[in-house]
Amino acid sequence: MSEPLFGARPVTIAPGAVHVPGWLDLDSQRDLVRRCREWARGPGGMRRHRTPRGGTMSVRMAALGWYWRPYRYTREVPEAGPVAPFPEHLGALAHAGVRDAYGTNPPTDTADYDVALINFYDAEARMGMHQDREELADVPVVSLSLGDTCVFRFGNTETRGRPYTDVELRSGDLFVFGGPARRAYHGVPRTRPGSADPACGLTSGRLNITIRATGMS
Ligand SMILES: O=C(O)CCC(=O)C(=O)O
Ligand SMILES: [Fe+2]
Repeated sequence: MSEPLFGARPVTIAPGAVHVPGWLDLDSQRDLVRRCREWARGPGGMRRHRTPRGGTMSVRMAALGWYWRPYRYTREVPEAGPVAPFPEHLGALAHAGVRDAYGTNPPTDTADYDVALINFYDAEARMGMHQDREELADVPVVSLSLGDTCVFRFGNTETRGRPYTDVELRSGDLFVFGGPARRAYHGVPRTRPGSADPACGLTSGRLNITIRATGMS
């Protein structure tokens, strides 16, 4: 795949949380959309998970490397067998994302990254405020956006409520949260249906690729 746009300007949203608009060029976006379509056909497909309280998530998810569902990781996809492997190039992309967001050599290794979630949002889908906290490792989370723009709400480590900052994530944007922001609550209160440039390869909905290090073996 082609190189990310290393010239894109990082914007610090909170200490440790950095937004890099336009990080991926259109070729890279199209390439990732194509890969997401393949991953979506993997073991178990794209699933809407049930939550322990009896709800169903509106986002459809697939996983690579480790299977995630509320709220734990396993190596098996229920009723579908072993989870698909974590692609090396997503680890390299995450590593490059951390470097470009923080402007330093990442404190972490490419090899730390071992799980990616592929999230698909249709026009109605959203994601409630939550922490990414099933991981044992304190490695920054790297998030890539494709397709429709969304409102990404980035909050604090104490509560689901204010203070938070709403950021528009567009196709090709990178968002990294680590260090003091690693356990901050965040969510997607809405997407903006029809906002994507069809040249990104996705004509409807939003894809998010979230790359993390579980710290598990
Ligand atoms: O879709 C997004 O941008 C956020 C996804 C997310 O927070 C997650 O998968 O844990
Ligand atoms: Fe999250």
